[in-house]
Amino acid sequence: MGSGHEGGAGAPGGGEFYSPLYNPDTGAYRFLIDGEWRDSASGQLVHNANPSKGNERCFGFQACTRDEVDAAYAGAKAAQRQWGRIPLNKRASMLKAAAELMRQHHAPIADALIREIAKPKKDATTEAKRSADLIEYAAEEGCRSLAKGDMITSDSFPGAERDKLCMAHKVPLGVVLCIPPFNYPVNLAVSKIAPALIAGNACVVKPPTQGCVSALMMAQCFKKVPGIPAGLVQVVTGRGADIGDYMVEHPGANCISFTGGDTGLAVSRKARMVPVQMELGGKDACIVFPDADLDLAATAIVKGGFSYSGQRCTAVKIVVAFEEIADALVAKVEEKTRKLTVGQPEDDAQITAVVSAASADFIQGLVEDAVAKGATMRTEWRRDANLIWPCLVDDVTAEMRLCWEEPFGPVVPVVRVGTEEEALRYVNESKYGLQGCVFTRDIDRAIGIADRMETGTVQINGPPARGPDHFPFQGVKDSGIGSQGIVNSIEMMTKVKTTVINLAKPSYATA
Ligand SMILES: NC(=O)c1ccc[n+]([C@@H]2O[C@H](COP(=O)([O-])OP(=O)(O)OC[C@H]3O[C@@H](n4cnc5c(N)ncnc54)[C@H](O)[C@@H]3O)[C@@H](O)[C@H]2O)c1
Repeated sequence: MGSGHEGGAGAPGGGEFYSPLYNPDTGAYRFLIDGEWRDSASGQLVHNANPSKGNERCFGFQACTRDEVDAAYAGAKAAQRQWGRIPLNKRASMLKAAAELMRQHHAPIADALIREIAKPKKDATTEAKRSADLIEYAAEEGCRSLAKGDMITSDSFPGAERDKLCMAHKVPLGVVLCIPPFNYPVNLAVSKIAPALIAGNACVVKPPTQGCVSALMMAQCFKKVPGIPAGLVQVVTGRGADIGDYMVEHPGANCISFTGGDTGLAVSRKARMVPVQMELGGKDACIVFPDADLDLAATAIVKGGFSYSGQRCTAVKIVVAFEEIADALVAKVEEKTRKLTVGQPEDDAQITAVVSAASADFIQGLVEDAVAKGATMRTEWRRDANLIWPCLVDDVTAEMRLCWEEPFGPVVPVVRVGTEEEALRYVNESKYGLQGCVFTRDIDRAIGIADRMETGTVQINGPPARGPDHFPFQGVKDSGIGSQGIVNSIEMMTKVKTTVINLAKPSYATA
């Protein structure tokens, strides 16, 4: 690895495939516009930090200007006009080729994920490969579903004859602005880009600061496919706080697909009159009934709560345990929590540093508030810079911030309840409504409470999860608007167009 004179982590691995992304003279990564990797006219760089190396400088990348944002939208619009004229089956083949390139060149992407966001090695590799699978599935799904439309006849309306035939079909929206969060900068970029492209749209992507280089590498896998028009996937880099509003309010954006935290609430208010898909924060509850399989529930809580150090939108963020089984459940969760490995992402530790010092401070503040108000620590509090040891906090109550706020770190709070009504309070009084899960052997009870939980999804006898990626995925309340998942995203990224054939005289089909 070259170091680059800006002191960052330097040039990408992967030889010639990724080398155009990096400028050795500036020691920084370029942005992607109209099929070219370029340095910004601003002459300014943004640097991200390596969370597991004391937040030392990691990668440098371009702070793009407003003119470059304008150019990205203009180029994407031109590319969309070419792309939209390519037959669906050929678009699907090109997306499959991009998926194949991502599989072949996944290792440098995984390496960047390890450095930029401290993702454990195995999970980083899975993210790159799962993204390739997602692209391929979207290509196949779109190739089938987008070929179909409706033919509606006029004679079903009162008084009408069968003299009008209406063909309703799905057409692209135009340019989709894709804004992914730091925790899955590749997968949650691809979950927007692949449905957008198969539906005939172009994309302008704004990657997160932490995760920016992984996302740039992902874009190279689309750019390198022969036949994909230059400008179809544009990647504009810079701090969200500097260029985000300009990109969101831009007249060139015909659709916005955003995943992130509360920033998304402001983004949805700023969006012009275009379709928006918002996937925001969550406070997923895990309700464990007295008749539950406690081993199954404990395994799900530890996996759901601590995978990627709790930095997942669908992490278990509060356990709601019935009094009768709470002691036994917490003991099982504690035992499993103590076995989690803590350390470096390169070594594939299960718990790695959280994304920033600010995030670690926020998490610590939540735990300190809970302890000051009477919560019981079942594991010792331990922190070294951004690295926080997995933390199980029992006897949490509604007065504590930890009960309602999203830690986005390796902290699992437990509240104890006596009734179903009380359990539901911790779900339905939350400002979030992403997912929730219920553990019970009684299917009637499970369905009964699932129907009353104000969340986008309820998992029965399993932890909250986004995948498989073709399932519908959505939040209610402050957790989002619109439904994602490959099938729903393709649908959302199209608009209905109708063409009506007016016959000179009514015509009725006879047998
Ligand atoms: N519901 C889901 O599917 C889902 C999935 C993953 C993460 N998340 C949520 O994401 C959050 C963590 O991710 P994060 O810290 O990257 O979120 P964030 O909201 O801070 O940032 C998300 C993205 O928005 C960009 N951004 C910042 N300011 C902007 C602006 N003014 N206009 C446009 N874009 C702007 C950022 O650069 C980043 O790319 C958590 O709250 C988590 O629950 C939700």
